[in-house]
Amino acid sequence: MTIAERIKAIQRESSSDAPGDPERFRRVALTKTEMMSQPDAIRATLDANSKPLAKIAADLASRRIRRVVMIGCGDSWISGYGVRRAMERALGAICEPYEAFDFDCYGTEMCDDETVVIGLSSSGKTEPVIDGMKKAAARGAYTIGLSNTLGSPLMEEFPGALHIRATRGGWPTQSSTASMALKLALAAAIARAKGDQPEFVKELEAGLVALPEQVDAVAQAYFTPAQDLARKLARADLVLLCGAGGAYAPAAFGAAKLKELAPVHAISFPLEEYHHYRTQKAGDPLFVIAPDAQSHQRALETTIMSRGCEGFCIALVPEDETDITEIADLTWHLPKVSDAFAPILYSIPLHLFGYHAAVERDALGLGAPRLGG
Ligand SMILES: N[C@@H]1[C@@H](O)[C@H](O)[C@@H](COP(=O)(O)O)O[C@@H]1O
Repeated sequence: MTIAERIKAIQRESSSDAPGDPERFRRVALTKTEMMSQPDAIRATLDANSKPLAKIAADLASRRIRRVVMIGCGDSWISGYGVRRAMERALGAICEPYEAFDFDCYGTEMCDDETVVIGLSSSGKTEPVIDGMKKAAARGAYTIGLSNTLGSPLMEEFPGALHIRATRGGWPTQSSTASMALKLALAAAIARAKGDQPEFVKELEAGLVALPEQVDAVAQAYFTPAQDLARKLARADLVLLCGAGGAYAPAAFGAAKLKELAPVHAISFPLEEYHHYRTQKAGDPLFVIAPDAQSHQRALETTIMSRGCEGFCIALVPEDETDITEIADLTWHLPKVSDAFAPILYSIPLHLFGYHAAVERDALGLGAPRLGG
């Protein structure tokens, strides 16, 4: 295909950013169904994987693990940030989320038989994920594929295969949260087989049992608040989102949903980075995701800065938080959960906001923002 032909093909894509585009709204509607049934997808995924998890845990029980790499593209990459710390705590190994193309091009040389590579792709056929996994396997790494799609290369070509019982007819919601839950279950299964971190393993296992109900409660509680906020911010062309550690994952998922569904510009970044540029301009909405004690003070300072530059700050914090609550323009309080589960739970209201932003912009006849009006 020539470059001119490729540009024409892009412009003919079935889903477009044009106001009211029916194909985009078909996917918006599917996203709504999928985002509201995340508890079922998480439950089904965990229920269906006890055997394959046991097989992988047995394969790895007596193998030294020095490094775990979690690769993927888009949400499938971002999900790694949400579970990194729990994986490190469970396995006592360095764990890094690695964008799959970067890993394939630059990251495989350091792989060896003490490396575990976890590749995630909903479709199961995203090429950089498959290619990176193959290169890592050739260097002796143990490779595990996670996918929604049975029979896909990711499920067939590697020693570990875990089937995510989630759909992705719309844009990714349940495929990401179910896969994060599955990665936590994987960390627990491997640590249990090795006899490592018994207390933390128990915490993860109990947390996974409680998770679907907690996700459901948050989805029900925030459906209308997310709609109200989306109505208020329907004309915003740019949304900023930040969070530290695992909370970077909800920030990045939130940005992805706004870009995919709404469709507006959205930028996510680690919390601290807000302070290293003149990030927020007057009127810019900023989501600050601050579920834990470690990032609380910096999140508070970020909220104060947002006030100072006349931005509009929406804070996502635990239910008993008061300092940020007092200063933020709007606060969403979420149930208290351990650090391992907060990245999943805090993603839910941001999925909802992305969905409602699409609907509310459409009600105003708006599609993507266009330079010059
Ligand atoms: N627009 C989609 C993203 O929403 C998705 O997260 C990514 C990864 O897809 P997969 O998980 O199938 O590899 O691919 C596309 O770019």
